[in-house]
Amino acid sequence: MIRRLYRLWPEPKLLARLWLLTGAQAVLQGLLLAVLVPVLAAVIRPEPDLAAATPWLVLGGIGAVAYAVLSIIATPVGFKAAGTLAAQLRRRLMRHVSTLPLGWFTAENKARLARGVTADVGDAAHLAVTVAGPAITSTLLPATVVVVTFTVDWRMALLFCVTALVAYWALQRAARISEIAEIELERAAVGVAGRAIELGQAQPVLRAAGHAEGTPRMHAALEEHREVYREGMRRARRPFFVYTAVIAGGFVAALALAGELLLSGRIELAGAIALLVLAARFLEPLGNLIELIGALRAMTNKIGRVEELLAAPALPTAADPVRGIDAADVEFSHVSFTYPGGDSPALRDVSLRCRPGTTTALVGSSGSGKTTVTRLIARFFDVDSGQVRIGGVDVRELDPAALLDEIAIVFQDVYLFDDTIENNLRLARPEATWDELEKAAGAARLDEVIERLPHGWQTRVGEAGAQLSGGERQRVAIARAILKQARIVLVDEASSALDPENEAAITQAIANLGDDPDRTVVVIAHRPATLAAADHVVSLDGGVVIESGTPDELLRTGGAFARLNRQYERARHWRIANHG
Ligand SMILES: Nc1ncnc2c1ncn2[C@@H]1O[C@H](COP(=O)(O)OP(=O)(O)OP(=O)(O)O)[C@@H](O)[C@H]1O
Repeated sequence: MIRRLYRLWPEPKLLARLWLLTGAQAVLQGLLLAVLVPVLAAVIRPEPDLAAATPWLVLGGIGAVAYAVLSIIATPVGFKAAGTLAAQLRRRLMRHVSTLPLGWFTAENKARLARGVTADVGDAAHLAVTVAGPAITSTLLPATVVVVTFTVDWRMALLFCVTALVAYWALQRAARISEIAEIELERAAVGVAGRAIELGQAQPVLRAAGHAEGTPRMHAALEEHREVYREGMRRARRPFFVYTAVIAGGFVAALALAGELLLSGRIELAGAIALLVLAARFLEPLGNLIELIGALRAMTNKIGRVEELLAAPALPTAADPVRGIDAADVEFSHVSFTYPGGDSPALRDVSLRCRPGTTTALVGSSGSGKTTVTRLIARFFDVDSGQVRIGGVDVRELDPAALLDEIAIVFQDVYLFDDTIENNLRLARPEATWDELEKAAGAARLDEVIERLPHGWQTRVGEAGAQLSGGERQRVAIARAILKQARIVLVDEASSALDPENEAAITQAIANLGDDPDRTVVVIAHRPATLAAADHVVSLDGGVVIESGTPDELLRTGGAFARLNRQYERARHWRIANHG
């Protein structure tokens, strides 16, 4: 465990210092007990010999001062450690996450990351201080006491060793049993939660049937879960009792042994008292270990989750990556790709080319592979076979930062920060001048939105941009792409219905993006106007390119694109007729 914690932390010095201080305190505590033996021997006798006790008392005093100094040093280290350790581990996690392929960021992984960065890291750091420290004390102090006891009476020391072995066995058993109990409890808790949801969801039906508090079957199921819970709790309690009994048994045995040694005259009264004091100091911290076992397991689980996040494989980088490209040509050459865990290829033998100064529209039914094409351009994932080249360079050979510098992505659902419009745009290029900001806003047709807003550029857009409509948020994203001067812009056009003003503005903004002769625009198109304005159309079906050419050419051929275009048109007229 200690080794795992040590490996986990990027700068383990603080952790090492903390544990060393804790360990030193524990050993010192044990050694101070050694001083007690000659002092008791000098004092507890018919004629106490204070002179013999004095040097030991002085030594004990020095030890006590050293202990106090260690405590004074250790306390602020401990206070500071949890916060510093959490910050260090968070930084390590964030650094690692920034090297992961964007494809890793699924909803599930994002939730794991959020939990990892907030709860798990914080709790693991807190536990590393509040649990690992006492666990070290509870192990090192008894170990030192055993060594000290050997200098007093080897029989008692052996008894301590046997007690420690039995306690270790009981502790292992307790850990195993409570782990199983915890798994069952977790399962029971999930089951109960499931039934509670069921109860909530089925309320209308249950109320109509006069069973608002659940059917007898539901009650029986809840009762069954309660029983599992009770049984789990009972089983988890048993090993705790066993452990406590081992410790208590150890003390009774120590008492009996000390009594026997005293009565048989093999030790003096002072020795017997010293042995009992040692027994108490040996058993008390050992007994505390059982209290720590639950927290130690919780720490193991949390550490396991953080380790899992850190084990996610980073994007492989070339030994000598290319740091820049000349032109923003995008080219797919016989690309095939299956998503991790997917059972069939999302793209098969796809070849296409998008040139600077042009707009390529990707079309096809849902699941045909349009989004996958854009994800592979931005290297969210690496291809299984074939090549994705940008400016003639395989994206795997490009420096990941340089690649992302060239690309701007306009998602369907644009995320904005709860900040002003200006700051949301500046995210793309913090040093942009006002002139550049205004030009970008104009080209993205965002200027007219800003004019309407109560505080213009300084209007806050609310949590996730909630103050703006979906179409307006897309205009912000397009303005960001322009401001970033990205030479490749990937747009996933909003597929949901937009009001006519937003629809026209976005079509215009996408067209404006394509006006730059150095820029390559790839758009997942859902609107006839965008399709008509595209220079090139690539039509996909089942992960395969089924046709490509200019919109006019494809319309004339009367193939899949022409059919899709007719569908889009029909849907548009239907919408207009319904709105009108
Ligand atoms: N993250 C993923 N993991 C596994 N399979 C995926 C993933 N994303 C997409 N797929 C699968 O890959 C195939 C292509 O999906 P893709 O999202 O590229 O299609 P699309 O044409 O963009 O569809 P839509 O218009 O609905 O967004 C589909 O079969 C889809 O189920």
